[in-house]
Amino acid sequence: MTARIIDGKATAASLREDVAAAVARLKSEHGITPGLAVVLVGEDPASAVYVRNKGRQTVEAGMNSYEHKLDAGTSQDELLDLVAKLNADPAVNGILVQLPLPGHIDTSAVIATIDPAKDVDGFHVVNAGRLATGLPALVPCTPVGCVILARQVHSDLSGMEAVVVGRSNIVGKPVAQLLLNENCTVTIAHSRTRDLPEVCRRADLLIAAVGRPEMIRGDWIRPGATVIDVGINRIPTDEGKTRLVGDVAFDEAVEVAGAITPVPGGVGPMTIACLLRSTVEATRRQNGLEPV
Ligand SMILES: Nc1nc(=O)c2c([nH]1)NC[C@@H]1CN(c3ccc(C(=O)N[C@@H](CCC(=O)O)C(=O)O)cc3)C=[N+]21
Ligand SMILES: [Mg+2]
Repeated sequence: MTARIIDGKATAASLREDVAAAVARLKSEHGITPGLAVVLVGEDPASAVYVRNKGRQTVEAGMNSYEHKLDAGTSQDELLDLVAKLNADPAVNGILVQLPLPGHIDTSAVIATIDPAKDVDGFHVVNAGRLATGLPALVPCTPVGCVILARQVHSDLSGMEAVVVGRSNIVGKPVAQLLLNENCTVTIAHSRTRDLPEVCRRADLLIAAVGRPEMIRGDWIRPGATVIDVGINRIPTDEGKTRLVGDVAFDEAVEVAGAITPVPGGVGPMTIACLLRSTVEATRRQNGLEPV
């Protein structure tokens, strides 16, 4: 038996259609066009690709996209000034500062400067705290995408044993919060976890968000488990090119799991679709409208 492949690309396309419909309604009923500002500091080629894709898909959904590309030497004060301007700009409903930032910039100071109401990444402590305490929040996009994909396999996650590998503020911790809200029993494992393979084998639902190429092997997976692979790792091939792989050794895992997300075509496209949805949500809230 090989696993069902969860099609993140198709799911994301359908989510983007819903977003486009919601944008069209905002325009026709309220005369509002949401705007998303994306700030990129430096030349990282992978980041540039994501930023381009975000901009294209933002426009395809009927929204305005504002791209700010700053050179790698931009000072922290210059970046904070730009964020303050975007906070004050009524045409900008969502602000995303692409991470990672160059080393001379204090990332948490930048995130703290973003207006929480425009923080479509959900990285501001106000949004993290709101998520953790069960208040309405802008929620990090990759975690939301993970839960949507898991729910394609299990319409109800209640009571499931979920193991999250990775404890970052942008994926591991928020996805654990979301799974808790879905009534999963949640374990957060990480690089210091004793006997990580054994802990992973407990999972009915395994979320791999470690950022290490193909670290999670086939024999770490409970037979029939659902595996959501958040990893986006570019590794060199024998032919001197690069290849995109996840945090899970897919060829092994697909023989053991019940369902698994591929890389590419899994969580990645969902991240952008959820970002567009968050931008609409933020716009509605800023204008005193009910959530869709
Ligand atoms: N403030 C901030 N928010 C982010 O959400 C954020 C960020 N910074 N920094 C970088 C990471 C990475 N990220 C991805 C988005 C889409 C794909 C994606 O669409 N991937 C495609 C293909 C990608 C390819 O071919 O290179 C796929 O997996 O099928 C991947 C990665 C968002 N990030
Ligand atoms: Mg770790």
